[in-house]
Amino acid sequence: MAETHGFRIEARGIGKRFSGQAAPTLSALDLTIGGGEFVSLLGPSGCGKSTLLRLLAGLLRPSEGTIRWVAPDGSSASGTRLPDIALVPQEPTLLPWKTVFDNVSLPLRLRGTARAAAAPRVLDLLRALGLEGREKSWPRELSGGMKMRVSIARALVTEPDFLLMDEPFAALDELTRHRLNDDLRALYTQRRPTVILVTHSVEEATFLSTRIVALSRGRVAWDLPVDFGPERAGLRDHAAFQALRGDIAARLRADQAALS
Ligand SMILES: Nc1ncnc2c1ncn2[C@@H]1O[C@H](COP(=O)(O)OP(=O)(O)OP(=O)(O)O)[C@@H](O)[C@H]1O
Repeated sequence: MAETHGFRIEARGIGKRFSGQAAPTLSALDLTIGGGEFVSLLGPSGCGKSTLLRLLAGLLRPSEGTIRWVAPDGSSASGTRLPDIALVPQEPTLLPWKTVFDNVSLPLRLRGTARAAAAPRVLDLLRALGLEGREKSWPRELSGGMKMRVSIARALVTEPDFLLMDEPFAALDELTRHRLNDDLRALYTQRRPTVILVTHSVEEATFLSTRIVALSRGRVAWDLPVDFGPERAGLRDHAAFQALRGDIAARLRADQAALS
């Protein structure tokens, strides 16, 4: 991670129209995300959050505009200096014929790292995500929350510069979601990847993020810093947290009302 850490991503004039669409999903969207930020993307269903995430991940090409990865010295990334991007999908998509250890170590093995050399990092991540002792389990033996932890560990094992997450906790109960939010926040504080999270949960976005970006009508509707600092244990009970959460929910309701 050291060589490419600190990259920012610059999206300029992004438009995306899928074939057969009357109106484009995204149009003239500008967004810059700096290295080390934790940005949550919010907005009404269908406003293009997942589309933007897939564009940033390089899984889709924009119909218009450019997406650039910019190094701290201002040069554009290219060739072997492209930042390392990991995507955590909504479904954990683990390989059922591989153990937890082998699922998590897979990205390292694909890069040629020997099993024994991969082990310390894999075990360290499993410990950090509350999966200690589960290395030899099979995916079918795990709960939904555990599978999602394994999926996050697998995404983090290469120490990516960019961690892109598409509603990873949507299918989980509230308690599990809180626990995973706590774990994700701790991992972010320790390792400082740039995180871009698509979510419908205002509480999750407020708790986790350093910045919230809302989309509406195919572009950025508003963009708000979240200044709670790095230590967020117990934050959910604070009046300032609840006030910001209420303010964000009100903004989203206003965006939704403007659409109808
Ligand atoms: N591959 C595709 N082909 C055609 N249309 C698509 C495709 N992917 C997305 N769309 C359309 O683009 C629009 C935005 O979809 P997208 O999934 O990005 O929204 P979203 O904000 O993530 O929604 P949600 O919050 O419901 O997940 C929708 O109208 C959707 O039907």
